[in-house]
Amino acid sequence: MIRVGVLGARGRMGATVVKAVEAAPDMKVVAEVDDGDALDALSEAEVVVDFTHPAAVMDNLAYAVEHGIHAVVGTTGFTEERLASVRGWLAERPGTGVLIAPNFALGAVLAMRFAQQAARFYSSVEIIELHHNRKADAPSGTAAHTARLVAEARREAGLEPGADATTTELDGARGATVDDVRVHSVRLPGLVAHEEILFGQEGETLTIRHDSMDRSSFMPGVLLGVREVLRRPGLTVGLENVLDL
Ligand SMILES: NC(=O)C1=CN([C@@H]2O[C@H](COP(=O)(O)OP(=O)(O)OC[C@H]3O[C@@H](n4cnc5c(N)ncnc54)[C@H](OP(=O)(O)O)[C@@H]3O)[C@@H](O)[C@H]2O)C=CC1
Ligand SMILES: O=C(O)C1=N[C@H](C(=O)O)C[C@H](O)C1
Repeated sequence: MIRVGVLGARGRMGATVVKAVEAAPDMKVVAEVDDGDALDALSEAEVVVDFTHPAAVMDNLAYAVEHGIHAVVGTTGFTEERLASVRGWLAERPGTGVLIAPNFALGAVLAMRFAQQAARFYSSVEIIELHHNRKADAPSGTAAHTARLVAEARREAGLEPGADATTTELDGARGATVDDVRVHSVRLPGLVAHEEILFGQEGETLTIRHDSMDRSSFMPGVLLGVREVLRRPGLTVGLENVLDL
C-alpha cells in the first residue's frame, strides 16, 4: 500500500483526493493536512499530494523534499524561478521525485498537446479559460501553461505574434498576455474548469475545447501521478510526460 498524505485536505480538490485515494486498492491516506496544521503529521507519508494555494505550496514542497517524501502537486503558481528552486532542492535528494501538473484531467492534457501540434499552422491564437468564481488565481495555471507551449511551437515555426488592428482599448479588454499569447479569464458560479484554444487564419478558425464538469475528472491523473512519482526521481512537469504523449 502506498502511504499518501494530502495537503489542502479540507479544500475542494483535497477532499476529493482523500476519497479517491481511500477508494484505490493500492494506496491509503495516512495524513490529512490543511491550513494551520503541522507538517509533522506527514511523517508516515511516502507521497504527498498538494492542492493548497500558490502562497503555501513552496513551503510544503520544501518540507516534503527535505524529508525524502515524493510529491504530486496540482497547486498553481509555478514560474520558471520556482521550478529552478525545486530542482535545486531535489539535487540534494536524488532519490526523491516531484511531479507538478497544471492539470490532471486527461482531456486537458490532450487539448494542450493538440494545441501545440496546431500552433504552427495558424497566424493567430487566443485562449479563453472559464472557471468557478471561487478560484483565487487568474489566468489559470492550465491556460498559462498552454500559452507557453503554443508560443514555443510558434517560435520554432518562425511565426511572429498574431497581429490585430486594436489601437484603443479598455484596460483588460484584450486579456492578459502570456508569452505573446492573449489569455481571457471568465469566472462564474456553476462552472468547474474549462479551456478553449482558438486559432485563426484567413478564412477559417479552429477551436480546441476541454470541459471538466466535475472534480472527479482530475482523479485518475492524480492516482496515476502517485503511482508514477515513486519511480521517477527528480522533477517532472506535466502529466503528458507520465502518459508518454
Ligand atoms: N492541477 C490540477 O489538475 C488542478 C489544480 N487545482 C489547483 O489546486 C489548488 C487548490 O484548488 P481548490 O481545491 O479548488 O482550492 P480550495 O481553496 O478549495 O482548497 C485549498 C485548501 O488548501 C488549504 N490551505 C491553504 N494553505 C495551506 C497550507 N499552508 N497547508 C495546507 N493547506 C492549506 C486551504 O485552507 P483555507 O481555505 O483555510 O485557506 C483549503 O482548504 C489551486 O491552486 C487550483 O488552481 C485545482 C483543480 C485541478
Ligand atoms: O482552480 C481550479 O479549479 C483549477 N485550477 C487549475 C488551473 O488553474 O489550471 C486546473 C483546473 O483548471 C482547475
